[in-house]
Amino acid sequence: MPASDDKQTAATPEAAGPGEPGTGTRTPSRRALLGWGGAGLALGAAAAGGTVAALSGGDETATAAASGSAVPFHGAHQAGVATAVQDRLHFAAFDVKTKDRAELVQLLKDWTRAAERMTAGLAVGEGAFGGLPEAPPDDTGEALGLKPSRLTLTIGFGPGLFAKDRFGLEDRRPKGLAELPKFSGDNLDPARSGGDLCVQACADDPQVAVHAIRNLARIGFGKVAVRWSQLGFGKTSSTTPDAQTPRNLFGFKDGTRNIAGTDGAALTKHVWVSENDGPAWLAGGSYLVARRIRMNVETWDRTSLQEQEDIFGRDKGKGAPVGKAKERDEPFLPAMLPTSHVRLAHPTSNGGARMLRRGYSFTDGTDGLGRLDAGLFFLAYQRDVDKGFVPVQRSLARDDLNEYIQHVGSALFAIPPGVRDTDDWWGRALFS
Ligand SMILES: C=CC1=C(C)c2cc3[nH]c(cc4nc(cc5[nH]c(cc1n2)c(C)c5CCC(=O)O)C(CCC(=O)O)=C4C)c(C)c3C=C
Ligand SMILES: [Fe+2]
Repeated sequence: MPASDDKQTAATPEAAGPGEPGTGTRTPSRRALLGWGGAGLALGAAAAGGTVAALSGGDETATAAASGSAVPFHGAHQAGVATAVQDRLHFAAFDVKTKDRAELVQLLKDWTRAAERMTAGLAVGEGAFGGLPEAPPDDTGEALGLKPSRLTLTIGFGPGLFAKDRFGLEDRRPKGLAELPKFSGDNLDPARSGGDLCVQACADDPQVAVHAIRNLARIGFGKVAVRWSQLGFGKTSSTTPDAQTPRNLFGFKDGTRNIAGTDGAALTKHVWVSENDGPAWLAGGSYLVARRIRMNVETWDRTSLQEQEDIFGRDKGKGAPVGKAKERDEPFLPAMLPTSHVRLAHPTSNGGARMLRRGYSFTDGTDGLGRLDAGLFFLAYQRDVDKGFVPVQRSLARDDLNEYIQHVGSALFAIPPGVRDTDDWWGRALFS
């Protein structure tokens, strides 16, 4: 079907439509963009200036977050960290199969170009139709007609990539990128843990996120293989304090005391790796801890309200800390049980440790025993894992919540800085 057959015009009043830089009045569909005289032209316009670029830098937040709009791909930091959390997640960890460094570098370049297009709401390569009938189309097609949906694609590099005799990266391995220590209560499944690369796809439309991971996996065929993946819904953290705090599957407001995407000072102090931290290639990046945490919702649902509130140290309705009236009131830790989650996780109990939490709920069917296989896919970004996740998770060994949860998957990735422009690519500073 020719592109001109597409009836989708998507004229909406939302900001940051990539097809009409400068106007900010339309959010065109992918096919409409292709039909308006070339996807490359549209992407070039978005990269060169106009409404999308006006939000660039990877620091854009809720203020820029109109559902359906595009989040700029280029910037000092990768989008998908400080970005206002989108509704849906598709996260994939990959094993690198190729032994050829040049082939891996070419893949990262190809992924970058594809990510630029998909985050701008465009189809991959030459699109999903209209090309050579003898060849499979470049794009799988299921996102045609959908809005960019604030898709962000964030890449990470796992410890295995830096192994000796692999890609010549052993001297470039950040000292913080080691295997995480074993924590009390861990019941980790190797098939749900680790990975050489990861891509976090977040979008307000699940099909857009799934399309993005599927197309990256397709481009990587023969060079990388998906090791494990995770779908998420119902964000469990917010990076936008003025928005309503979301609830987790235990019914509690989650993310109240998170680092806000607008809090530049806290991001600099706790999230972004600085030039002095080293290595140089990671400056402007971060570290991501991913944990699949099973939540025994059936047991929780038989627990009294008082016990539930004692466990978190917060009220279930408003989310207020024990003894306080409002959600955002400062917690008074001595009023909470010493084994309550919030008391143990609070920076005061952990030498000031803070991280930017960006997790999602998941339900993956049932476990064969009639219980939901549900939980929290915990994602936390930090500048230094040994001053962020590690001390907090050690402190949580005494957490009363542990009776109801179990960590079953784990991974750690170094998150490189942002892709600066259309000549740059994911991992350039690492591999150059
Ligand atoms: C190691 C880090 C953390 C893990 C793992 C973790 C698991 C986990 N958390 C909840 C629910 C809530 N957590 C809340 C606060 C909170 N949690 C962590 C860290 C981990 N949580 C921190 C750093 C904080 C903030 C502490 C503070 O500064 O006060 C809350 C309260 C609301 C909030 O502030 O976000 C809830 C609710 C679950 C269900 C869970 C594992 C499944
Ligand atoms: Fe928590």
